[in-house]
Amino acid sequence: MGERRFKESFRDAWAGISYSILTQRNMKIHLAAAVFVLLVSKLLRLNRLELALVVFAITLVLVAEMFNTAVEKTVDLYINTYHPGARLAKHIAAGAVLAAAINAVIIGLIVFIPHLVGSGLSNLLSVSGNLMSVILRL
Ligand SMILES: Nc1ncnc2c1ncn2[C@@H]1O[C@H](COP(=O)(O)OP(=O)(O)OP(=O)(O)O)[C@@H](O)[C@H]1O
Repeated sequence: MGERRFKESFRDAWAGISYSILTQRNMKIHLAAAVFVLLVSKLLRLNRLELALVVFAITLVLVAEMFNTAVEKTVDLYINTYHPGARLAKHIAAGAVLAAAINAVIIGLIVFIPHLVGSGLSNLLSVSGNLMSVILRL
């Protein structure tokens, strides 16, 4: 019984993630950006701590976007006419996504700038070249 409930919970949670990815345009954009950032992270050979920070920042954005979708769905369930409270709830949820995205940009700058400056412009160009060939091979 306990195991069945765990499996059902997992399946439901996975359904929520799939729904968000399949129906939310912003979620698709975040995921595409995440794949790009992870490819760059691999090419720049980030250390484990740097990679952990990048993965954490990416996850935070995706989680915020899913909560934003959940808030939108919940609000729409209860009200389909204009209400300042509904507007505010959606704006705060969208604000959470923005805050997570700003956090991701700050972490990105802290982690990537030393690698890019340290390795120089020529390396940056070679990273871009490598990235293009990885993308073309996909
Ligand atoms: N019931 C409502 N009352 C007042 N304003 C609303 C209401 N529903 C939506 N809005 C306004 O319209 C905006 C867009 O709401 P909507 O539910 O369409 O989100 P969305 O466009 O899907 O947002 P996102 O781009 O984050 O997915 C809200 O941010 C809010 O300003």
